[in-house]
Amino acid sequence: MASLSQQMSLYSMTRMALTLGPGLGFLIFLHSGTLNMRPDILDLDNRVRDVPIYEINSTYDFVIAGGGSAGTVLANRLSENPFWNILLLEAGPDEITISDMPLMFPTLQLSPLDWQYQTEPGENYCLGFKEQRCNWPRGKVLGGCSVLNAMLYIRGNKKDYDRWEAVGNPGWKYEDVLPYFKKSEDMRIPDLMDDKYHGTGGYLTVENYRYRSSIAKWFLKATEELGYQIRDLNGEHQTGFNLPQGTLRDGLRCSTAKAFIRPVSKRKNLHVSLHSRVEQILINEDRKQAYGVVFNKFGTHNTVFAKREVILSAGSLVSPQLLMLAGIGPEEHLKDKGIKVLVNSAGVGSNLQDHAAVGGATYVLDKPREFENETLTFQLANIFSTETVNDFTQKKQGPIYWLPVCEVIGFVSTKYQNPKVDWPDIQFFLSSAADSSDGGLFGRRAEGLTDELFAAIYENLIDKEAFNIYSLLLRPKSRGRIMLRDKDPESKVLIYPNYFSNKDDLKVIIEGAKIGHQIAMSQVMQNFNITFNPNRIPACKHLELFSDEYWACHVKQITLTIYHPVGTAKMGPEDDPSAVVDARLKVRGIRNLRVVDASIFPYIPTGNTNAPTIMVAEKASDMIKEDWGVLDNFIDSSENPEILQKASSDGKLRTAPSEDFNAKHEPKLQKTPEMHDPDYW
Ligand SMILES: Cc1cc2nc3c(=O)[nH]c(=O)nc-3n(C[C@H](O)[C@H](O)[C@H](O)COP(=O)(O)OP(=O)(O)OC[C@H]3O[C@@H](n4cnc5c(N)ncnc54)[C@H](O)[C@@H]3O)c2cc1C
Repeated sequence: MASLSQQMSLYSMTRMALTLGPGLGFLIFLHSGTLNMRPDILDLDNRVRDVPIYEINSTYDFVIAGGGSAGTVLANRLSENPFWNILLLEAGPDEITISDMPLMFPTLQLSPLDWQYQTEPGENYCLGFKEQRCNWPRGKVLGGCSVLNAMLYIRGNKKDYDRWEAVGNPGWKYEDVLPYFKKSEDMRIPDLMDDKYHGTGGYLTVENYRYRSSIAKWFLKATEELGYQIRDLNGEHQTGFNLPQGTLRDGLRCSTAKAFIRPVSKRKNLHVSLHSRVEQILINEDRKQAYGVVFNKFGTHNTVFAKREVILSAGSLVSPQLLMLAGIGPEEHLKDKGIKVLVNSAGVGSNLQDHAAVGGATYVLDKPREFENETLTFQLANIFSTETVNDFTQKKQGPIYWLPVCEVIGFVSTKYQNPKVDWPDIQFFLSSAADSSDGGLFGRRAEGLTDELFAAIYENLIDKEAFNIYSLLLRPKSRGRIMLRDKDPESKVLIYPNYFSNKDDLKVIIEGAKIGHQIAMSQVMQNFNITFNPNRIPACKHLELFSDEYWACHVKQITLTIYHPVGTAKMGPEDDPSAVVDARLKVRGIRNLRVVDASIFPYIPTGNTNAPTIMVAEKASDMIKEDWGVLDNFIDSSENPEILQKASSDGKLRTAPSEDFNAKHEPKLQKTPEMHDPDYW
């Protein structure tokens, strides 16, 4: 006879299988409706053209590996110079229509647009997940994680960047990076358009989410009841709460592919090659100089040369992997994998930091009559409807523009952080959904929660209104590491996040969970007769509910990544042996090679990481122009045929137009080389 928990789990799986049919049906209906009725989403005139192999030149000025949040910005900014030609190599395809829709954000995980990484098991995290591994989604698509992310636009704290500079990175203090945040930005929230902390007219549009539940206003009232202020969290002060700002355009996702590549997709000096996975960085071992890459497109291995630089923008997991495969990394580890060491760079792959959160802090509503007709929480069965599809496709409104997972966002200081300093140590997502809200179809699957645990704590809440409070640790002291599995570039790296290996991290996040609980149980929220999920996590059942020990057990069981791995090729001064790149993002020990993406962060910022990554790429673009002596405001060559004409007689912009210009700006290694002879380079 099966135990009760086994029976529950079997029931839960059967129910999920039965719900999947209507769920998939809805997605197909939504997709086909969008194809027919929303040409603005298809945007066929501006989509990037995937350059076929036979049109790819053998040499470019810059070859960028990875077209994610950072790579797309670089491709845009570097190709502003009509005298340079740029190749952007992206392993994934272009964006799809579904990815434009905020509500669909969880459905992209474990899809073909996701690399589908998993962490190695550990003692302190993800214990309630399948094989005790946390799922780590990463975008495999033009725009990278900016296509999979929750679109939250948060820059971090002033002190984060002041600290970056203080540890030996000149030019990275807040005052220096603020102009680059503003440069990208096209702030469209009316009250903030003239604000000194915001920019308008940039490529990246920022808006509030177009649809929200009415619970958002109650959440805000609850935080005010606790004494927090409602304010712009990207402005003068960070502590407080607000409705989230999102990288959104007309209510839809504004990925970096949409923002930075589509407007310049016609530039002749920018080639974008999709489905192109970089496998190897080519390095002249004597000169210690990068000169190209090998990439795989549809099974063919292609070599392409970089006259000036190879730039790695493949994200925090693959940029360090490519470095290690090229012999740049910790000596012992490389030798162990049979890789010849070119530069013993101890920091490659280490210093891994991420934002971990308390998952599964679920509260159930017992809605009084007066709220009967209000949508307070997300419930898949109510939302996945014909009306929703029609609203979206015909009226450009409705729940498809919704991000239930973060109705309200906020930053607070626990007792471990001096609140006067305004450098919060906990972030909150106040969500109008719980894992039960979608019947386990998307959230549970994306997280990797075991069927047994899901059945035990959620199955009897499926038809109930419930919400989650996510408290996440902003500045972890724990450090993780990524390592090579083997020498094969197609192998995924091994990820050791080491969440909570430093006990202080656990203490802070426990305080965060307690503050989250206070918000949920505030007087204001009692309008809805809120109770904490009455079902207990089996592994924590023996502990006194809401004690420190309980929360510690809870967060170790349901540990959520907030998807912000950074720091695995950190920027730092010469006397720091763990610094992989210098403050100009040049790889130490190898010429003509930079890393420009979230790997270079020395410390994780106090907030989400997309905007900081875009800022890094904006700043890097200027540094690259400066280093090659061409920091000008170039005119977009696609709109200026005269410049194109002047720049190159064959229209390909391979060479600079005048001898003067050549003499001043061309790299040392230009002639007509036997390019396949590595000695030349
Ligand atoms: C599910 C999810 C939700 C998130 N939510 C938010 C949020 O709401 N707000 C926020 O600020 N941040 C969020 N983030 C984090 C943020 O999006 C990332 O920190 C940021 O996008 C990282 O940018 P990147 O350029 O370093 O890497 P990526 O954007 O990952 O770009 C790397 C690119 O390189 C490509 N690539 C990898 N290997 C190769 C190779 N060998 N050859 C060629 N190309 C390769 C990848 O396909 C990818 O396109 C989220 C992330 C995820 C995954």
